[in-house]
Amino acid sequence: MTEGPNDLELRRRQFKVQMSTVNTRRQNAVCVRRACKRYGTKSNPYVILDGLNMTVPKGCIYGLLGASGCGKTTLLHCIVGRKRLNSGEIWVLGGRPGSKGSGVPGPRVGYMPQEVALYGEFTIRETLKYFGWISDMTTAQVEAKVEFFLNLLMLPDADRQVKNLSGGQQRRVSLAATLLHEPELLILDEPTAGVDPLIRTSIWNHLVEITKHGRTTVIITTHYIDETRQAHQIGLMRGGYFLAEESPERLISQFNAESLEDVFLKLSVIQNMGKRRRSSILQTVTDTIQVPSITAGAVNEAIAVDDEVGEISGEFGDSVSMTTRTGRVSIAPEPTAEIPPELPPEDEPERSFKDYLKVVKMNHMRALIWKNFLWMWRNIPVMIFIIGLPVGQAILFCWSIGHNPAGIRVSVVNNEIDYPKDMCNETLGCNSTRLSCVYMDFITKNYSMEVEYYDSELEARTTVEKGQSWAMMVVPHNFSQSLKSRLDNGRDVPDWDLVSSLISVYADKSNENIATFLTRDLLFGFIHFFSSFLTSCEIDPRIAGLPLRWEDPVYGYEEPNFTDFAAPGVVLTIIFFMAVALTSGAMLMERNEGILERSLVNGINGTEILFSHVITQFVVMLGQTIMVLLFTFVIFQLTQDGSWVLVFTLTILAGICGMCFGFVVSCVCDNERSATYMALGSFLPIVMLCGIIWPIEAMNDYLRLVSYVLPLTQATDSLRCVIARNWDINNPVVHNGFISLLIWIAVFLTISILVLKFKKG
Ligand SMILES: Nc1ncnc2c1ncn2[C@@H]1O[C@H](COP(=O)(O)OP(=O)(O)OP(=O)(O)O)[C@@H](O)[C@H]1O
Repeated sequence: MTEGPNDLELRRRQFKVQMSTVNTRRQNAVCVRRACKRYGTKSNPYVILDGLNMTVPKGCIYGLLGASGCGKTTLLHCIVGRKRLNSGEIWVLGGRPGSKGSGVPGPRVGYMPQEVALYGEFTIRETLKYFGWISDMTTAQVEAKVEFFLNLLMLPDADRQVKNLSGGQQRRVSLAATLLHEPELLILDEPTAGVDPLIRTSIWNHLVEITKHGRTTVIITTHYIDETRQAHQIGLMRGGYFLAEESPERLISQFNAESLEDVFLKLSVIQNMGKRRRSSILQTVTDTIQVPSITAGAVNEAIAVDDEVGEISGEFGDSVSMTTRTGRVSIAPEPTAEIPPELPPEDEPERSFKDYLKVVKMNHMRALIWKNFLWMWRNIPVMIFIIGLPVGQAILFCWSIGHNPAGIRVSVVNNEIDYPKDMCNETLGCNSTRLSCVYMDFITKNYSMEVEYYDSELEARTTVEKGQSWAMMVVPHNFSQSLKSRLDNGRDVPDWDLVSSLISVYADKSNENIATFLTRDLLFGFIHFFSSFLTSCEIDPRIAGLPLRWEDPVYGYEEPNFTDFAAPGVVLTIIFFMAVALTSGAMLMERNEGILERSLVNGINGTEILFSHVITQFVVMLGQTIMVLLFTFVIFQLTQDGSWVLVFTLTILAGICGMCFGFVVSCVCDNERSATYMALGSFLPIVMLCGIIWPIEAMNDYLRLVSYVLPLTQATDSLRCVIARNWDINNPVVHNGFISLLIWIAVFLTISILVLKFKKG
């Protein structure tokens, strides 16, 4: 069924429209026009605010009512500038939230979020001090008010820690923190939830008192509808807009209701009258329950009616529309009057160059840094763990990585002896007849191998096959004699002696590292054994030596070890990732507990938060770096032949780089779980690709190009060159490490700031 133009005309006359002028928007404390907000995706939107209009005059208490989940908190978030509308306008205290010079966010607004959003480790006094400081109060001003709020909100001793208070007490501390600096606009999201009736009354009395002179405006949400009788105006929200926006007394009288709950119920019933004919709705509205919008303008356009054919929706503000199956039809009086005149640009105060430099305010920085250090002080076990953890990791590294394996078992079948009747005991001498026993003795004593004798090859091989031994060695019958024949006969040595002087080795090479050590030790073991044998025969051992002489190394030591190779990368990785974890953890904790949001509404900006974390975590990182370097290079004495200043500076820079990456993680991720995935997900690629455990020279060519630009590649190389070669900062390899870290710090900071700026929500 469609509606004729006469019906529309009639409705236009019946509905009174509040025109929004520039003045109304600027003069009211809060003015919301045609606000639309949806969550979800474009294809599957979840509409929360659906063209909502709201007018909060200055100096009033405005009760924002509505069922749970109707969008009250979302609306408040948009008002304080923490969420953006998809369309529509919001004016708060004469400006748009977030615009320069609007004062919102800032100390002109006091916001009490729904969650407690306080630091549990702080006392009530410290909590008030922090929120007072960030709202430009002095310590004396805060102190002067502490007692007042303790009495007003019936709070216990000011030196009690917040975490030891009951849920209701914590909410009251949160309220005190909001009221403390006497902002012009108070936005309180369920301040009376879980609070007993006596204190509720006290809170309401205080709100009435502070609004009496018209300087303070309060927007309050509550689930106790009837407590808003003391409000000057209430907005009943449902389905994304207001069903009514009026003073409680008028609503009660005009709906002839017992209570505000009754009014809400009746309005909801009207909104839900889907089965009723629209022609009878106006009748109902005007006759049965005498809705005053038509008679006295109380409910105004706050009517929304569904029927089989369509829906009429009306609300406060500029437009009233009716949606039929054929579309949404405007029933506002004048089509031109629906569109508010374009607003002139906001009166922006002139900003000097100096103002642009003032990205941080000193009182904010003082409060934030004090708060961060206080948190650390109150969490000493956590801090010990945070500093102790990297030290533990460094110790584990020094103990476990890079050392020569000991006790590599080798099964030997020695045909020079009649095992087991005859044991392999022989002393080194030119006339030894069982030189193989001397050799075995040599590798056991000097190379920490464990030699086990067997009388059959089958038995010995089985031990290798079963993984009980890493190799089987078979010594021929007359090994010693043939070996001597090689010496004595030189180029005329018979073929037989060449074959009989060979020890066969059947190794398990499934483990590359063990196989390499086995090969190296058997080889060097033999060279050393044989030169000792030659010496005992008074023959110059150089005759049988390799024609290579290893002079003093230019850099490094005669026997380099893997620990020295890996240490620079491991130290940087430990410091880098500890900083990532610490920073992202701290930022996410603040954000998810609502504290960050609260501070931001109070006027703290992202740069200040970033800087305050940089400063406090720098101190932690300093402790971590000193301890890790101390344990690695002083206590465990890994090679450190370079400048301590360079080593320290580079490690600290890696930590700052990790901190900035932590900022990116906390900006990009919404919760700890995704942050953990992101941090862990980046850990292994960095360890694998930055040349920490294997030289990048061995890498795939394309991958090597990627590796070069990663944050720790150049830094690791640089640190390695400082530590092992004592190169100074003038060397390109060394300063490239510093430059690369500085570039990454800038990149991560820029990403953080851009994500903070453009992330929707
Ligand atoms: N970030 C978000 N993403 C998706 N949906 C959200 C998000 N935030 C809120 N919502 C949804 O929007 C709806 C309105 O939430 P909101 O918190 O504004 O309601 P509310 O009226 O304040 O409820 P309550 O009185 O219970 O606090 C809820 O259904 C909620 O699940």
